[in-house]
Amino acid sequence: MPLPSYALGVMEASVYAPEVLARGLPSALPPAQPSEGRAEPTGLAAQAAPLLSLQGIGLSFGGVVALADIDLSVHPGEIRAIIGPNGAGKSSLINVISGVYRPDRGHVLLDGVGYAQVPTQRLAHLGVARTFQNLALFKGLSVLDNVASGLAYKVRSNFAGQVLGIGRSRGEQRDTLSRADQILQFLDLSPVRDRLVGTLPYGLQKRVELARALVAQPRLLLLDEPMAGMTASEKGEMAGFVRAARDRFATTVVLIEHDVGVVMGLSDRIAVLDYGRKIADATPDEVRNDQRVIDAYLGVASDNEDGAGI
Ligand SMILES: Nc1ncnc2c1ncn2[C@@H]1O[C@H](COP(=O)(O)OP(=O)(O)OP(=O)(O)O)[C@@H](O)[C@H]1O
Repeated sequence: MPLPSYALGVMEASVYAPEVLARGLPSALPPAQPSEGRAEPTGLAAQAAPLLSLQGIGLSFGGVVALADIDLSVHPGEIRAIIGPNGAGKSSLINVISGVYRPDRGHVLLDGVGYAQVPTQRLAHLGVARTFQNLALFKGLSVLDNVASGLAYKVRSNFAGQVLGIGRSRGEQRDTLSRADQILQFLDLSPVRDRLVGTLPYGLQKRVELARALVAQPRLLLLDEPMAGMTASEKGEMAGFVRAARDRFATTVVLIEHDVGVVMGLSDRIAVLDYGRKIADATPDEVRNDQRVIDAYLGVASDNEDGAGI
């Protein structure tokens, strides 16, 4: 199947750090890390200015306060989880960070530059990519086309050039396919490259969504429940891929996830929400022993998919 017109093009070079451009995409999948061997952020990363800053974020729906006075700083290369019981405000927060919701109060800053509600295209140019809680893939298209569509917002060629396949567009098309193929290899998806996404098992579809978000080598990757609905071994694999992506591309990752056990093994730091407020923001070990967190989760351990609790 030819690549659809929306998927043609190349990425805007300005989005990428020079070292990533120089390094290019990997040619082979690095070994997935065990989910427990957490890599602490380096002293340098921990001291660097945050890539993402939330300052005093507030958001209400009618009379319902979804988020209240949330501050958050996520440093370059960090894997940051946001957890909390049902209705705590996790989805609202990721929607604020990804520009879907405009907060009633407060500021969102990426590299010190503020933004509020932004269209997806602008978000991509800022270097932010996300996955969705409920898969948002083109089920009737191949894995390759779905992943290539992750570059759709980076196109340089105009529509006519894409349709006619002329001039720079052809080069762009080759470049798009090449980048998509490399990310497929990185995530061990090459064997299903030409399969229609709708025919794949759910766990693999989640991985295709990760590939589509990663193909643009975002500075900030937002993952909305990346392991939801997966088996325990699929979750472990996914955690390994997320960490490998961070290690290879220096991508900063913010994820929300219900499986607290997986989150503890994967994250450098964890922010805990409860009733729209941040009640903890610390390392996994500190969070595990935080009385407020334990209290917030008491009686809701069964909400975690593996029932693991904290
Ligand atoms: N679009 C909306 N309209 C009205 N209320 C909303 C909307 N979205 C979220 N809320 C409310 O805001 C609060 C926070 O919801 P949110 O979905 O952000 O929590 P969550 O932690 O992601 O929950 P879950 O784990 O169940 O997905 C809840 O009380 C919810 O009912």
